[in-house]
Parts: sequence; structure tokens; C-alpha cells
Amino acid sequence: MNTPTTSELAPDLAQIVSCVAGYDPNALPVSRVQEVIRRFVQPLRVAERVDLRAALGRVLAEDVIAPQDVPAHDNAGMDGYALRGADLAADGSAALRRIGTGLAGHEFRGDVPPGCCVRIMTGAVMPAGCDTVVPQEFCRIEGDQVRIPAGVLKLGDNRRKRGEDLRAGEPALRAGKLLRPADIGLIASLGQAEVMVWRRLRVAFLSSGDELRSIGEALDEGCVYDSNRYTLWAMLTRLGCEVLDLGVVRDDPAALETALRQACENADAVITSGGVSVGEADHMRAVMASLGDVVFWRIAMRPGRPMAFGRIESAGHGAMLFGLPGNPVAVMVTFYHFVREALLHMMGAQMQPLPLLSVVAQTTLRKRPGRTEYQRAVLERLPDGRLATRTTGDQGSGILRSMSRADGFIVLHHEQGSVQAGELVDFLPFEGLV
Ligand SMILES: Nc1nc2c(c(=O)[nH]1)N[C@H]1C(S)=C(S)[C@@H](COP(=O)(O)OP(=O)(O)OC[C@H]3O[C@@H](n4cnc5c(N)ncnc54)[C@H](O)[C@@H]3O)O[C@H]1N2
Ligand code: MOO
Repeated sequence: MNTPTTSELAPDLAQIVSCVAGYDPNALPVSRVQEVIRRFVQPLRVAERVDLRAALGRVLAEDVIAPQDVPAHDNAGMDGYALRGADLAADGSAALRRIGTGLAGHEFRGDVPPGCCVRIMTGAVMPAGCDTVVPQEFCRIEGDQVRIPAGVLKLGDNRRKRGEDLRAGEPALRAGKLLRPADIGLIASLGQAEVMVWRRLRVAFLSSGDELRSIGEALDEGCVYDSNRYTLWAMLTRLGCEVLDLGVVRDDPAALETALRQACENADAVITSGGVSVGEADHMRAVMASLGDVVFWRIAMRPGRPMAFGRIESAGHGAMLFGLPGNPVAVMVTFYHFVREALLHMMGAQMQPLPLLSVVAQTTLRKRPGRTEYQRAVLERLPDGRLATRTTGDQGSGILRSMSRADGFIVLHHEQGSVQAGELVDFLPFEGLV
């Protein structure tokens, strides 16, 4: 089942495209496509409570508030001796008498009179009156006497203050945060066993084309194995979606309609690959258009030119639709630059701009202004320490090998022209994409 909220809240696509400056479905810049998608796609907003460990990779549905200060006490940042800073001479030296020991989990409870100190271990609660810790490496010990030389210490050193990580009542994390390992640890540091997250997004996907064969089938004359199904599965899985794999669907109007309806009735978003260009056997466009509010674009980009976007409905259920081009690299490029952000937005995640590195182009890159190009490339370290990049060979949109060998995309922006060897270019590492 999917949530009715998706369709009830969805704005009108025609209205949105009419508001986008210079909208031309036959030559749409990447930034315009992203703008339309951003305006059209709505977060799902169905929350659930899950165990902390199950929240990794999920999106927080509400702020996490610290119920107490973290750490809850002033404590030692080093193994050594806790002392009163007022006992230090102007040059930082002191001679103190050791009167006891405080361990992490076993604090020293007595008074520490002036001129005295307490042996202390990292993490142990600071004894009352003490505000400074001298690391043991600096001390000379003679019986119960602890001598601190000049110049190694000043008042307040090596004391971790109560609440220095988090203050009681303050948000430790904000709603919309996609939870990473440090966030899981931070929530654990508050003693919280469960967390409210938005429910997982359900995404159905299918591949279309009569030439496609599934793994396990014989590769008949003129056919190719359906690899898009696997790259899509992998990208969706890394994004934390629940996937519904509808396999290969023949390029036949009835079969396509049945599959799209099934996808739409069981998912929040539907992704197809193939059949969105202008080929004679392509029924995909007509079937998509018959099921909802769908626009067909020719995007000013390479690879990934044709794409369909909108919302389809079946039996009262609405789902976002992304009709991606069939070529295997075009599928990945359009997914990373359009679908990924839309799905994260539906998941309730606060969006961060993708991190672009500025690196040295190792070779000349030919490019004409007026479209965005994503070239598959590796990162290298130059002898002078700078990062550089070179493409991984043939950039044809069917060549998956050059994608697999790459560390990321060289991004040649819409207005940009050719880049000469030695100039700086933007590089989008794949690691930033998921
Ligand atoms: N006259 C024109 N021809 C083409 C245009 C155009 O604008 N005018 N655009 C080209 C571009 S760019 C692309 S990309 C493709 C996209 O066309 P479709 O989305 O209709 O995709 P198909 O024709 O179905 O397939 C293209 C290509 O990719 C292979 N493919 C498809 N699905 C899979 C899969 N699941 N796994 C592996 N490979 C797949 C398919 O066999 C084709 O070779 O159109 C250009 N043509
Ligand atoms: O969408 Mo296409 O990849 O540019 O061949």
C-alpha cells in the first residue's frame, strides 16, 4: 500500500513547468530539470519508531533532544593528576601531595585541600575543587609528592567540561538528517534506544525492451543482458529504499500498462529504463502519458538526453515516475543527477549540495557550450600533491566498463567550453553520491 498523501499534496506539473524560466522540453538545461523536479516532488512524511541500529541510513523524523548534559560531569581528559589550578605558580610549576585516586566509573569522593592532588584516569569524574589535570608524563613522583615542572601546564588544561559535547535541552540532531555512523553514536551517547525516522521509500523499477534478456536466460541473437535492472537495484539499495523489482517488460502497450499500474499501486516512486526516446517500437511514452501527468524532455546533457518525469495513478494510488533512457550509463547519470535528489527529498532528507572537487585536467577535454557533460574519470595524485583527473576511455553511453573503472564524473557545466590540459575542472566523486 502506498500513502494517499503523495498524490493529495502533489502540485500541478503543467503549472510548474509554465513557471520555469525558458522552459523548453526539447533543450532543457540540467538546472531547469532539477528545478521542476524539486518543485514537484513532496516528502512522504510517514514516521515510524525504530531501534537505534536500524536507523542507520534512515532520515530523522523529529529533532533528537539531549535529555542531559553530555558528558554529565567534568572529567579528566588525560591519565595523570587532578589539581587545583590556583596551586600552580606563575610559571606553571607546583609541588603537590597526592591524597587518593579517581578512576573512570570510580570517582574520588573526598575533599582536595589546597596543595594536594588526586591520581586520576581519563574519563574519571573531576574531584570537587579540581579544575586541571597534569598528564603523568610531565610529573616527577617522590613518594606521595608530585612535582610538576614549569612551562607544561596552565589552569584548566586537560579537563573535559560537563555539557561540552551537548547541553541538556538542546537539539543534538535535527529532523531531516540522514543518519550516519557518527549520528548513531551521538544518539547512543544520550542513552536513547529508539529513534523516530521517516518510513522507507518504496521504489518499483522495470526495464523495457524486447532485446533484453534476464540473467539465466539464453542470450538470443541480437539481444543484451538487462544490466540496468542491476545498476538501478544497486543505486536504490545504497540509497536505503525498499525495492520492488518488476524485471523486464516487453515493449507491448498492454504489458507495459499492466506493469506500470502494478508498480504505481505498490510503490511511492516508479523508475523505468528504456523506451523514452523516439524509436518506432517504443510504446512506453504513450502508456506513461495515459496513466497520468507526465512530461517528456530532451535534456541538454550528455549522456542522458531523453527522460520522462511526472506522476502516474492507478486504482487511486499515485506514484512519482522517472522514465530514464535505456543506455546503461545514461541510466546511472540521470539517476544520480535527478532521481537521487528527488528520492532523498521524498524520504524527508535535508538536501546538501553535492561536493565538487576542483582538480587538474590531465588531458584536453573537448566540449561545446550549451549542454552539461558528465565524463567518467579517475582521480590521481600529481607529484606536487595536487589532485588530477583523466577520463576512463570511451565515453559512449552504452559503455558501462568506463563507468565501472571511474572514481567519479568530470562535470563540464552548461556554459563551459573545452578545457585544456593543466586547467582546473570540477570533479564529482561517486562516494559523495550515496
Ligand atoms: N533519433 C534519435 N535516436 C536516439 C535519440 C534521439 O534523440 N533521437 N536519443 C539517443 C539517446 S541519447 C538514448 S540514451 C537512447 C535512449 O532511448 P530509449 O530510452 O528509448 O532506450 P532504448 O532505445 O530502449 O535503449 C537504448 C539502448 O540501451 C540498451 N538498453 C536498454 N535497456 C537496457 C537494459 N535494461 N540493460 C542493458 N541495456 C539496455 C538498448 O539495448 C539500446 O542499445 O536513444 C538514442 N537514440
Ligand atoms: O541518454 Mo543517451 O545516453 O545520451 O545515449
